[in-house]
Amino acid sequence: MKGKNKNDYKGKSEQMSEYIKKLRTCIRWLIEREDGNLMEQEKIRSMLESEEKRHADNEAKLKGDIEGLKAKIEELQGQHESMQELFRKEEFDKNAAIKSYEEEKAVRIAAEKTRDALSEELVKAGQEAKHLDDQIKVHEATNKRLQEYNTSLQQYNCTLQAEVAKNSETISKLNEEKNSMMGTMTSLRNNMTSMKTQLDNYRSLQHEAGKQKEDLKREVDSLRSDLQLIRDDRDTQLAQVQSLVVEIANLRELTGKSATEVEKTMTKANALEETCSSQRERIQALLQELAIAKEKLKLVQSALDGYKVCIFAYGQTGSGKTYTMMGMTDSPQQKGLIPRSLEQIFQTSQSKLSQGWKYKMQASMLEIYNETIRDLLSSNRSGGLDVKHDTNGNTCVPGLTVVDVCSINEVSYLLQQAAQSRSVGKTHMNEESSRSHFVFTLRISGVNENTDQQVQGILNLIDLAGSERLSRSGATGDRLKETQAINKSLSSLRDVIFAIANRKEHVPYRNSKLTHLLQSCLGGESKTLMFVNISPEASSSGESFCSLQFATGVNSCEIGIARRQTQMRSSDSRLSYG
Ligand SMILES: Nc1ncnc2c1ncn2[C@@H]1O[C@H](COP(=O)(O)OP(=O)(O)OP(=O)(O)O)[C@@H](O)[C@H]1O
Repeated sequence: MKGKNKNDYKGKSEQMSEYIKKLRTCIRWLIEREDGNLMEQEKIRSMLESEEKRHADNEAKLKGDIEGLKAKIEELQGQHESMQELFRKEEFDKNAAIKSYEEEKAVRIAAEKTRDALSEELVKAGQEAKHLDDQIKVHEATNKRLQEYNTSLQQYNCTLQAEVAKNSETISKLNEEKNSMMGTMTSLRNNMTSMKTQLDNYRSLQHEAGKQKEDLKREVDSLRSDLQLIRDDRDTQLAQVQSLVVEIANLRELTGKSATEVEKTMTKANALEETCSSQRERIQALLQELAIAKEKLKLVQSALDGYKVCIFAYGQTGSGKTYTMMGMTDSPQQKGLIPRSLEQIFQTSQSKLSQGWKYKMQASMLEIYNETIRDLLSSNRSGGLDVKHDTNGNTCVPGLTVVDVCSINEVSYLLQQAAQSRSVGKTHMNEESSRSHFVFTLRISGVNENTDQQVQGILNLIDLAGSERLSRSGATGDRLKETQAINKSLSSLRDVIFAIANRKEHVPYRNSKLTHLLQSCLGGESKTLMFVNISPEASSSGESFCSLQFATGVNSCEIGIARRQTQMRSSDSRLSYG
């Protein structure tokens, strides 16, 4: 307790009274509180008693309930066991049911899938059906419109047909007029083209003919001047002879002259006479040469007129047969007979266009080597070819390459090709000796558009292999075999020509491939010309003599009268080849 100071009792007493008052209040509250608690305790005790009583009642009741429950549990246990038995059964049934359910489920799932697919298809089919329905509707609409359009078109068509009927008459009239005008135009065009071609041909021919004429003129002039010189010479000599004859007569009259002088003069006169006669012979020979030169010009040309023409060069090896027939390919001045003949044939065929003649030419080239016919225009030259003759006397070599030719350039190219393929070899007599007979054939088919006349000519130009004596040729091995084959075929040619000349019943054409091939050209209906080449060397005089003997025999031969292969063109026939 606190006071204002240590001796403040009064304050301390007041504080103490205050505390006592408060304690008394607390004690009263505590007494009151204890009374309440006692009452509460009493109340709880009575409640407890009543509760105990209720509890005992409940316990008794529960005991009864427990007994009842025990009985019930037993009953339930019995039920439980039977239920368990039932449950097991049910479990078994359930498992079986589950299994069948699983199976059914799988089936159902599959069925559902099928159903789903079918449903999808159904949906699609439905959509398609719908689409088709739409299309059908569209088509129906289109069809309807088309039907309407068709009806209108039919109407329009009727109108048009009526108009067409009207117009067709007009058109046919116009067509007729047009056709006649086209015909006129075509013929005018053709005329113009052919006239232009003719003009060009005429120009070139005129130019060529001018040149040829100049050449021939020069040749004829030189021959004439030679002739004149020889004639003048002859006249002078004759005058001399005559004056000598007069002189001799005078001398004979004058006996004062000696006999020796007369003899001298006579010898002089005889020599002059001999010179005269040899010059006469020379004149004759020159005249013959001129005639032959003119004849040669015609011969080749005959093929265009439908004759079978055969020209060949015969002579010992190295004497110039190939040079005569082919010439030097690299020198235009030294062209051979074959290129020159063909140039002339093409030129003449062009010039005959104006007379209505149209020609078709086909060339073939072959060689006969060791009695085997080889195609010189084919790359495949293995195996020999055969000769065939038909009933009309036409010759053909099946399988031989035949080329249509229209110009000299085309033929020159083929000749070069053939020359490269030809069999050549080196002999003692010639560096590049032809070891085969070369046969160039030109088939000429002509038709005259104006007269319908048709001609078929053949020109055979042949470079024979060289004749030679085995002893001179120095041939051995393959060369020897070649030489024997060449000599055999040349002797067959001689036999055939002499058999024809002597009108023998049998002509041995089949003794060699050469004569068999040339059968129709060596026979009576063809024109045949032979060149004989001889070597100027004195050492070759023996061969030259044989060649000239053969030439003399051939020259005296008359194999027959040449016949022209001509006929009228039938309306539907085409050209045939000889
Ligand atoms: N008149 C000529 N002028 C110039 N050269 C010529 C003449 N004649 C022939 N020759 C030449 O002589 C050679 C032999 O001629 P070519 O080959 O024509 O004889 P060939 O008779 O055909 O011989 P083979 O029968 O052996 O084939 C060649 O080189 C040829 O150019």
